[in-house]
Parts: sequence; structure tokens; C-alpha cells
Amino acid sequence: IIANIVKTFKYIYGLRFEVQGLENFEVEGPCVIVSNHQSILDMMGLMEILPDDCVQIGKKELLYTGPVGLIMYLGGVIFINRKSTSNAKTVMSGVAQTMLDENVKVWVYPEGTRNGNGDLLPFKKGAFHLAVQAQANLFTVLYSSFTSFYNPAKKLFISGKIRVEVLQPIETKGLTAEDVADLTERCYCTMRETFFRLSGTAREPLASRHNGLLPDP
Ligand SMILES: CCCCCCCCCCCCCCCC(=O)SCCNC(=O)CCNC(=O)[C@H](O)C(C)(C)COP(=O)(O)OP(=O)(O)OC[C@H]1O[C@@H](n2cnc3c(N)ncnc32)[C@H](O)[C@@H]1OP(=O)(O)O
Ligand SMILES: CCCCCCCC/C=C\CCCCCCCC(=O)OC[C@@H](O)COP(=O)(O)O
Repeated sequence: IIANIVKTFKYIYGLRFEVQGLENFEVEGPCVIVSNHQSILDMMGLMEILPDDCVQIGKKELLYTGPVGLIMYLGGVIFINRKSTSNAKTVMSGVAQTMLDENVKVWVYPEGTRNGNGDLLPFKKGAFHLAVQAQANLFTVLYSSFTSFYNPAKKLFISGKIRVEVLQPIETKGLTAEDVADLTERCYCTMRETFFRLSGTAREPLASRHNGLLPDP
């Protein structure tokens, strides 16, 4: 119900989605889906391709946003406290078990916050631990940059097109916690390349950002 309502918002905002690779989602079983997160507009992009039985990880502050919080709660959003790694880790290890027991897919924004600066932030590792703990497939989804039609700094909001790509799943069978850092880095590199390709923007060398995993100084 939520997805069908939010999917109509694109007509009001004058946005078009061009989706590639949706058939990659046609794999049975639980999985973790990670994607870039630029703005609240991502909620439209999320609903545009949301598979069945898929819940999202959200910051717990969103639970207290009145009717929207209630809708998210009823929609199954898993709320985590980002300020407490141990609390977030405990919640997420429960999620791995639920994924397996109830055949659920989980959508995570590994940047951990909205970021509209035309690049990806360094990734948090929770989503990758989750995929490894559940030994589930990991899907990566990229939305092209919104900067050409939405730029709060320039007070710009015009109609536009968002290119979306669902990449081939990555298997995590046999991987352990020790492999998570490497898995995170591999996904980061692939997703960043894809983001620049979809956005039609030049690629900044990773070396200038400490292989992408560390914050800028
Ligand atoms: C008409 C009405 C419309 C209504 C319409 C409704 C729309 C309904 C749609 C809703 C949609 C919601 C959308 C919400 C969107 C957001 O709220 S985005 C913000 C919230 N989401 C997130 O933060 C997810 C990503 N974050 C993570 O996964 C983070 O890793 C965590 C779990 C929060 C921890 O964060 P952290 O401590 O800051 O960062 P991190 O460096 O990853 O971890 C620290 C250490 O713990 C380890 N660690 C992390 N996680 C684990 C783990 N699970 N197990 C073991 N070790 C772990 C790491 O490996 C790391 O250790 P080292 O490897 O460095 O030694
Ligand atoms: C001008 C843009 C406004 C257009 C809004 C159109 C689309 C609206 C679709 C559904 C409306 C309500 C959904 C609310 C869900 C909000 C999810 C979200 O984006 O939370 C922020 C969180 O990830 C990270 O928080 P921070 O960036 O760390 O703080």
C-alpha cells in the first residue's frame, strides 16, 4: 500500500525513473540490498523497485515523526540507534536470524546518512556483516546523481530523470566476519564506479580518499 502511494509522487515532482537490471532481483531467498542515499527523494526511488517482503533499516529518530513514523513502523522498518554501535549490532544480529526464519529481504543505506554532494560517503559495515551472518546474497543498487535537477544550495528543483541500476548479486556463502572489510571495499568501489557512470560525471581517483573507506581529513 505504501509503495503504491509513494510511487505516484513522481508525477507531482516531474521525475522519471529509468531502471536497468531489475531482473537481477528474481532470485529466491533472503538477501541484503544496499544503495546510495542522496535525499528524501530516495523514498520514491526505493518504492519504484522495492521487491516483495523487503524491509528497510532506519535511524530510530524516524519512529518519532508522527504519522510517517507510524507508517514506517507498520511497514516493518527496523529501527537502529546509530549512536550506539553495540545496540545497532545487537539489533542487526537479530535481523539476520529473522531474515532466515521468515525469508525477508533487508534494504540498507550503507552511507548511514543522506549525502547529496555528487559522490558516495565511506560505507558503514553493518549491511555487509548482516549479509555474511545470514550467508545471504548481497545486491547493490545505484541511483544517478540528483544534482542536475535538485540542488538545495542553488535553490534548484526542476523535472528530471533518475537512472537506476540493480547490479548482479554477490554471494556471501562461506564468507566470515574476517572477510567483511574486503567485501565492503569491493562493493564501495563497484558502486562508486556505477554511480559516476549513471550520473555521467567524472571519476575522482579513489587514492585521494584513502581507498574510499576512510573519511576525508
Ligand atoms: C504517504 C506516506 C509516506 C510514508 C513513507 C514511508 C516510507 C517508508 C520507507 C522507510 C525507509 C527508511 C529509510 C531510512 C533511511 C535511514 O534512516 S539511513 C540511516 C540509518 N541506517 C544506517 O545507519 C545503516 C547503515 N549503518 C550501519 O550499518 C552501521 O554499521 C551501524 C550498524 C549503525 C554501526 O555504525 P558505526 O559504529 O558508526 O560504524 P561501523 O564502522 O560500520 O562499525 C563499527 C565497528 O563495528 C563493526 N560492526 C558493525 N556492524 C556490525 C555487525 N552487525 N556485527 C558485527 N560487527 C559489526 C564494524 O566491523 C566496525 O568494526 P571494525 O571493522 O572497524 O573493527
Ligand atoms: C524537496 C524534497 C521533498 C520531497 C519528498 C518526496 C518524497 C517523499 C516520500 C515519502 C515521504 C516520507 C518518508 C520519510 C522517510 C525519510 C527517510 C529519510 O530519508 O530519512 C533520513 C535518514 O535516511 C538519514 O538521516 P540523516 O541524513 O542522517 O539526517
